[in-house]
Parts: sequence; structure tokens; C-alpha cells
Amino acid sequence: MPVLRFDNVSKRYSGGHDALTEVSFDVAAGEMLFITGHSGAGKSTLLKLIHLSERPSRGAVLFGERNLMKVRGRRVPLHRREVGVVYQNHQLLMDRSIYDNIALPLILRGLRRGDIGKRVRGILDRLGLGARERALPSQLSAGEQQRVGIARAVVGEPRLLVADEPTGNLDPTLSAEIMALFASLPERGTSVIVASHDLGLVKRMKKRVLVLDHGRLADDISPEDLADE
Ligand SMILES: Nc1ncnc2c1ncn2[C@@H]1O[C@H](COP(=O)(O)OP(=O)(O)OP(=O)(O)O)[C@@H](O)[C@H]1O
Repeated sequence: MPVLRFDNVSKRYSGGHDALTEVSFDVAAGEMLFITGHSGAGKSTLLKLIHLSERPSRGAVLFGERNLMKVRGRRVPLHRREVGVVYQNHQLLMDRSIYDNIALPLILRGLRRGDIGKRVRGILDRLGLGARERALPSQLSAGEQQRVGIARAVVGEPRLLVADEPTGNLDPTLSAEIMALFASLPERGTSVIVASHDLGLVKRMKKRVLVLDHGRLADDISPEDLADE
């Protein structure tokens, strides 16, 4: 069963603008893919439908067997536990330490302190931030802050990670590092969807690419086809 299915999804914003039109695709468990397209093509809107910041106007978004149309009220935060989100502006709590920023989702979930410590330190070490856990976000570089945002999104071991232009502000070396980190998540059971308009980066990763054009799915390119270009 796919981890995610878009079934003929359209999204019209209240002003009457069609951001997505009849978009259908599946994401397999353990798959990583990119969504690309021009500015305004609908990439962010598509991701917002997955973590329920927006709702489709027509069609269905299925997360495993869950029809997201039916997820309302108290069930929204429960759904979001299974979907990690990485933004370009990582929205860290600037007055809390790196450790606290990453631990927060686990504290909210009521995990035991010992378990939280193990998980947070594990992810900090993997991201090369082990020595910085007591630092404040303002004491870190932009790339380090972005890694903290990613750590926070993956510390709860979500089934799906969605990232919206996650390397937008970063230099090529850091972008490559972050992409390598994303690419390592599927083997740990997390599927990954990355929206990016950086075509060079998307091509280098050699993953499946969905191309949006004015809200329509214009292409669904397999990694093999990318390699041939
Ligand atoms: N809240 C909103 N209300 C009305 N229109 C919106 C809203 N959010 C986005 N749009 C419009 O929907 C279209 C798709 O926007 P979206 O942000 O999904 O595109 P995008 O591909 O992510 O663009 P970018 O690469 O510039 O971030 C755009 O024309 C945008 O102006």
C-alpha cells in the first residue's frame, strides 16, 4: 500500500485561484521524491495538503488508509505526528537551547525523559551537532540552524517527511549534506518529499521527480529516465 496517494486533487483558494488541478500520484513506503516547477506552480500548496495546513477543494488525499478529508479537530495534531515538516525558515524557538528545540515534540507527546535524551542525542550526533546541544539557535550558522530544524522534524520518526525548499538559503556544500541526510531516511522507514526549484540539485540526486506546471502534474520522471538525460 502507498504511504501517500493523491487522487484527482484540485485546490482552489478562496480568491478563486486554481493552485492545483486534478493531481494524482502515489508515494511508496520508503520512497524519496522531488516536486519541482516554476514559482507559483503549486509545490507549497501540495505539501500543505499533506500536513493539513490546507484542504483540497476536490479529490482525496490518502495517508495510508487515512482519508485526510476526514481528519478534523483533535485528530489533526495526531496526524501531524506522523508527518515531519521542514521549512526554509526553520521557525526555531530562539530563546530555547538546541536540545530543547529538538526535544519539544517528544515532550509534548509525553515520552519519558530518558528516552527523550537518547533520541535527541542520537539525532544530534548524526547531524554533527552533538557538541552544540546547549547553544541557542542564534549562536549557530544558518546551515546548523537548518539541521536543527531537520532534527526536530525527524526526531519523532515520522512515516513521511515533507520539506519545502529546505536548502533555499544554503551554500552548495551544505545543500548536498542535507540532501544526503534526507536520502538516508528511507532506509529508516521514513518516506521523503522535497519541493525544490533548484533543478541542478534535483537532477544530481537521481530520484523520482514530479513536475508541476500551473497546478497540473506535467511529468512524473523516474530516476532511470533522469540518469539518461
Ligand atoms: N493562501 C492563498 N490564497 C490565495 N492564493 C494562494 C494562496 N497560497 C498560494 N496561492 C496561489 O496559489 C498558487 C500556487 O502557490 P504555491 O505557493 O503553492 O506555489 P509554489 O510552486 O510553492 O511557488 P514558489 O516556488 O514561489 O514558492 C500561486 O499562484 C499562489 O499565488
